[in-house]
Amino acid sequence: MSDLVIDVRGLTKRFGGRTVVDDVNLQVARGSICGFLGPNGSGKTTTLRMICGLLIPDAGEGEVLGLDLRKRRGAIKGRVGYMTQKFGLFSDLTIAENLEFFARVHGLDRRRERVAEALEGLGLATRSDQLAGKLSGGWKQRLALAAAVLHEPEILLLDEPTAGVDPQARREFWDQIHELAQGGMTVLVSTHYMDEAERCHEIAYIAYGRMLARGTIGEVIAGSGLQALLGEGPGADRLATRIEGRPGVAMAAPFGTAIHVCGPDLSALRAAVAEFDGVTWREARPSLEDVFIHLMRGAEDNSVVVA
Ligand SMILES: Nc1ncnc2c1ncn2[C@@H]1O[C@H](COP(=O)(O)OP(=O)(O)OP(=O)(O)O)[C@@H](O)[C@H]1O
Repeated sequence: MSDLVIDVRGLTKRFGGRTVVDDVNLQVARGSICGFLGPNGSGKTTTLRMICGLLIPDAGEGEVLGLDLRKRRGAIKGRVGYMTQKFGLFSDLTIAENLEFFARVHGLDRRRERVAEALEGLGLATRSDQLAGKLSGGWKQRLALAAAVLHEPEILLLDEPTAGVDPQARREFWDQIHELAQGGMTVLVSTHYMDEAERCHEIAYIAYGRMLARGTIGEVIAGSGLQALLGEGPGADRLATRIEGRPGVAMAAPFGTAIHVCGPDLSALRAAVAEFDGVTWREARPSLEDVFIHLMRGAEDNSVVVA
């Protein structure tokens, strides 16, 4: 088998007259953590559901763990873990009881050992008797992660797993994801958080159903062709509305007391800000957020229904 555990080409899904995933290609190598980013409604969940065999693509083909995406959906499901956005836990069962329940529902062997391993591996052992309903958001996510990996999947699909979770808990959750990946698990994780994108080995950016960028953070930023200037000085953060829309400026946004101005050509950017000489301007690296907003603005809206 090739080292690509996810290799899908031309994936397309339509709901009604609308194409919500449009000709998406995605390749992910074993043990890699791939961040899946894009605005709300851009097709991330739908893509994840096609990859794990829950939805049948209207077009496209591919292999997941070397298995044909269309013909071997049952086999794929058994080897993939999927943590949905609204995972269901039983609030009146303890952590351990929840995991035992999942193990039974999935007909797993070695149930007691698997639950003990999951509790230990994900740092839940000391809390195993706590009721799931009493856990904080971060611990609930960790329990959901434990449930998703109980059957020792080779691929883990996580759909916005840390939405609404505080930074410390998010960091710990990501440490766990890295540990799983170091153990050979391949992770595809959707997120809206830029700091989480930066913890991925590589990222994929989708907007309006189309894959717009793919690669490491450095590759995606370089591939955008964006240049940036950072302006610092009195009132710099109040200049955005005056600078945005000038020739050569794709966007201008305040960052704390500074301003970030981006566009495809550095000399045009310098010309656009030249009159504001009370501000010190220096070349900066565009942020991932700059790049995503730029890509999204350049993409075509697919919310129009084609009859
Ligand atoms: N079963 C369905 N029937 C009809 N439309 C659907 C269905 N599932 C998803 N959609 C629509 O498809 C589009 C893509 O949805 P999807 O959930 O894949 O996006 P997403 O990128 O995961 O969004 P978010 O970041 O908000 O979770 C949305 O407009 C959604 O309303």
